[in-house]
Amino acid sequence: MFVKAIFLTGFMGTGKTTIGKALAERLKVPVYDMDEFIAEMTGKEVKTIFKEQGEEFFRDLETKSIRKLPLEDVVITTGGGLPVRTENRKYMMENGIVVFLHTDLDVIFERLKEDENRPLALHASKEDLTELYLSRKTAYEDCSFMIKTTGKSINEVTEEMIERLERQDTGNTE
Ligand SMILES: Nc1ncnc2c1ncn2[C@@H]1O[C@H](COP(=O)(O)OP(=O)(O)OP(=O)(O)O)[C@@H](O)[C@H]1O
Ligand SMILES: O=C(O)C1=C[C@@H](O)[C@@H](O)[C@H](O)C1
Ligand SMILES: [Mg+2]
Repeated sequence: MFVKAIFLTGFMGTGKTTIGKALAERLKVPVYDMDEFIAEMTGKEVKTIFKEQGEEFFRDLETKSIRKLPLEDVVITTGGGLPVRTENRKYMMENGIVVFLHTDLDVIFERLKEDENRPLALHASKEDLTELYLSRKTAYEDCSFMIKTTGKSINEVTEEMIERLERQDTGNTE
């Protein structure tokens, strides 16, 4: 299968990092996780950057970092807030296939509630997370296609994505 850059987007906890790794393994291409890339580049964890330099500083780092990554034969898993900036969405759509992972908020809430690594989810109520998700919904929907993950295993989501990518490849959309 021909592979250009495959960007995985979606809200926190939808499985971008996990599924991106599985997908890259299946396609035998490298994977870059943007949160991990930024942590390596700065020598700081994402939550520390948020705490010490603030969210806008982190958003600027994201916008710069995505432009440093390779764009051929690669899977790139984005941070949950990266698509909010129009320039980032434009960059992804112009340079690859953008796959939006959609997961029901009830499932996301259960996954995130005990995780200390996501500063925007830490101490957030379900209402707070819903509001944040809704404020980003149209940005996520600006994608090549969406995959619904609720009730599916990591393996099932990965296989469904490969099928969709193959159809995308042949131009056969449904
Ligand atoms: N389909 C799935 N079924 C069960 N658990 C899953 C599934 N997808 C992801 N998970 C689990 O959910 C958690 C969050 O996944 P992951 O870190 O990949 O999300 P993310 O989208 O990268 O989040 P972030 O935007 O915060 O980086 C992990 O513990 C992962 O194992
Ligand atoms: O949704 C978000 O805004 C975030 C998601 C994570 O991937 C990290 O990029 C960070 O915790 C912010
Ligand atoms: Mg991630």
